[in-house]
Amino acid sequence: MSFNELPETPRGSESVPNVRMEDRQDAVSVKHAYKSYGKGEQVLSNLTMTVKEGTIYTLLGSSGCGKTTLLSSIVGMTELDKGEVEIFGHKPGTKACGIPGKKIGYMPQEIALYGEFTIREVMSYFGVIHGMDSDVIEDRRVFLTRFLNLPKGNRYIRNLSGGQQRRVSFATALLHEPRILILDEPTVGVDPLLRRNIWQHLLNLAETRNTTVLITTHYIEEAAGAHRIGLMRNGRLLAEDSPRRLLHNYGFEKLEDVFFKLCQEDKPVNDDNSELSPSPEKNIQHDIHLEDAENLAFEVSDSDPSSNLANNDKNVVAIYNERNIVKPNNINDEIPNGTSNNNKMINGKNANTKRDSWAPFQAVVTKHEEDETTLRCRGVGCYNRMRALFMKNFLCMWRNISFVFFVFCLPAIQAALFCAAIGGQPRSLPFGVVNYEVGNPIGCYTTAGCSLTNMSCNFLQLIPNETLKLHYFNNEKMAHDDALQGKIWGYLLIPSNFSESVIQTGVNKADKYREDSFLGTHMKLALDLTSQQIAYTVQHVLSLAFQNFNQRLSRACGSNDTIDLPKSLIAEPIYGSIDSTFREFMAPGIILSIIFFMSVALTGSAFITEKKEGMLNRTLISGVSTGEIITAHMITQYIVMAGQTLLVLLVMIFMFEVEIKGSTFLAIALTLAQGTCGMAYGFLISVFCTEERNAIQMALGSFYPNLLLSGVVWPFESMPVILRQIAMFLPQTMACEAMRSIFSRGWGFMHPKVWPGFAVSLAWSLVFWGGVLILARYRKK
Ligand SMILES: Nc1ncnc2c1ncn2[C@@H]1O[C@H](COP(=O)(O)OP(=O)(O)OP(=O)(O)O)[C@@H](O)[C@H]1O
Repeated sequence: MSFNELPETPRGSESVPNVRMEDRQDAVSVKHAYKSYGKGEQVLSNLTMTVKEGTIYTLLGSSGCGKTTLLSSIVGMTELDKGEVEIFGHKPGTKACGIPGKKIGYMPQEIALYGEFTIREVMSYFGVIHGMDSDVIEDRRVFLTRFLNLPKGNRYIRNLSGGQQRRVSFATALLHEPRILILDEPTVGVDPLLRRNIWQHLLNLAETRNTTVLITTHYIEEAAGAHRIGLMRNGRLLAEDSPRRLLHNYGFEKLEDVFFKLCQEDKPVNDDNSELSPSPEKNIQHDIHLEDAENLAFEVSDSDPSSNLANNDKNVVAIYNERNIVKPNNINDEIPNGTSNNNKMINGKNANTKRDSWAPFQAVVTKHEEDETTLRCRGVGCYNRMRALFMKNFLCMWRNISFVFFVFCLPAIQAALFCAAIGGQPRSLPFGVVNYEVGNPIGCYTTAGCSLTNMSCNFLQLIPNETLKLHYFNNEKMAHDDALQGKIWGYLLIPSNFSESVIQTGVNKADKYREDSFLGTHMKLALDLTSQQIAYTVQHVLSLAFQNFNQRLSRACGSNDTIDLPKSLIAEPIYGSIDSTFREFMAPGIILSIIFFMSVALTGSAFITEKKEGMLNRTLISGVSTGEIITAHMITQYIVMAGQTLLVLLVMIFMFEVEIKGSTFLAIALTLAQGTCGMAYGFLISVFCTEERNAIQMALGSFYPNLLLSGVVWPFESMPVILRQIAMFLPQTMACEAMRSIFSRGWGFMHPKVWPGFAVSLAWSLVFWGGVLILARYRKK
């Protein structure tokens, strides 16, 4: 049996007494609303509508006609280009309105529930936001579970069927018994029996609790259950009236035919010249009676054994009755004019019986009436909302504990990989030696003491073979050929007069720094310079070996004067050590980069997912402020970041022997400052992008320029001057230099190379936040 086929017999004593519409307060009032997205066509066009308190208003229209946009502007999530919206006489978002907040129950089109939560946890989350006590939340959950035939409370949302998820979403909107319910297609995917049940329940709420319901649907037949219908097309209202009057005015038996006719004529109700219906103001003046809707709404009697709805309703009533709680005296305050004292009968039962059943939630309702503003974080309300947000963040992490573990460890793993792969000393490099002094390398013996012959053997023996694997050649040509074939990285040619030249250079001090003859010994070093790092390593190793050789020789011969070249050649380092590796240069920047981009990724992905799944809007409409959401996220993120930073530092210090010469506390503070900057950038990305893939592209797109230009992997000073001037002001350049100064030079906060790192992090955070505010404002429009 369809909704239109339901009997239209008046209910007699069961019917609601006539209540004039104009006696009711305007719950929702939209006046001359215009809306378009970007440069697209008008989504709302001079739309005017009014929803009276304690009534059900159904917006009926084809897909894409603007229903969701209208609801979104009513709940304050979308800004109109032109026109006004008022709820209970106030603009949404103002203190006086109380919306977003507890007054409203919003069910968006998407499921908008956390998949990793159980039903009980979802209800608890929204219940705590609305300031409900845990036993009241549980009571409500039990009731809604039975009424909406929900699965058990410990079932995870992600494991429910689509229909079950929608019912949980609907139950969530009903949970705190709001004054106004805004439901975007709540009955999609819901079976016909439950659909009727839902409509019956909405009627009960309107009648017994004066709840206002604004509902959108594609199902024309179910709209007949409303007190008033707005027929919408192309962003305009074609007609707005009670179902009965619409049918009567157009002389049809089905609303479908009325809608069809209106679409054919397509003259909007708001057009001044419209002949179809009076102006909206006039429309509102119609004497609409609840009776109209009653007569068209489902009329199921207990005596109709064929009716499933009757059985369903029995269930509902049974649940109501089962509660068996005495109605508090002030409940009548909640009942609309003309209905409060009426002993209205529904399905042969006294309507007050139903009303009584809601009594335990009177406490909740009373709180609603107090409804302090939710726009600022103040008092108990703020405490509750923050508690709910932390509970949600904690649960999200707990449910993904393996992922969280991964997130904690990932920066440390990345840092370890960086240190293991980059910046270390190249090892086991094949390297040639042509020793003309000795000829056959087998005849090369090392000699102890102050021996002044065949000194090349003593020198070669000091070359560390873990770095250079020496290959001996009989002549230069053979070594050169192997180098050409890439078998060796180069070769060292030791002249036949090596020992003499060492003595000579040592005696003749004027000649001692002739580097073109390799430390004055007339050795020749030929290198494959295609790898600068390896070439540098070979030179460095040979230089150190020769230095070592000279020192030993000096000591053995008891003279510092004659053979003392290396001492003055490589002076004591000012900062760093003589065997510093490139890793020490890179480590500080790498730590900052990893924490920065982890922060970007975690923040961006968290908010885009919440936004995409509709949870963010739902939470905001429940009255949680953006500031509270951001604060809760930031605190959670700081905990994660602190763990990540500690692990990274432990890995760097204990596994790779990176030394922090300055204050470890300052290093951690700078890392957190960079993480904060990354968080702000993540927020900006989440506002800018609607899809995760775009966010990933944006994050990756900025990762490499940042890594390359910030002096993380290569000295900033090597860049062209113009690029350097640009790169200087990137978020990580100065921070990287500051971190390096803390690590390797031990400088404090007040050093002119350190504090700018903090200042730039702060400045960029503010820039990103500014971007977030501007973009969020633009997006709302
Ligand atoms: N954020 C947006 N940016 C651009 N266009 C949008 C946006 N949101 C909605 N639209 C467009 O506005 C029009 C109305 O969309 P809306 O979601 O309000 O329709 P609807 O009546 O609720 O449709 P449905 O019944 O299918 O949900 C559509 O053409 C849609 O593509």
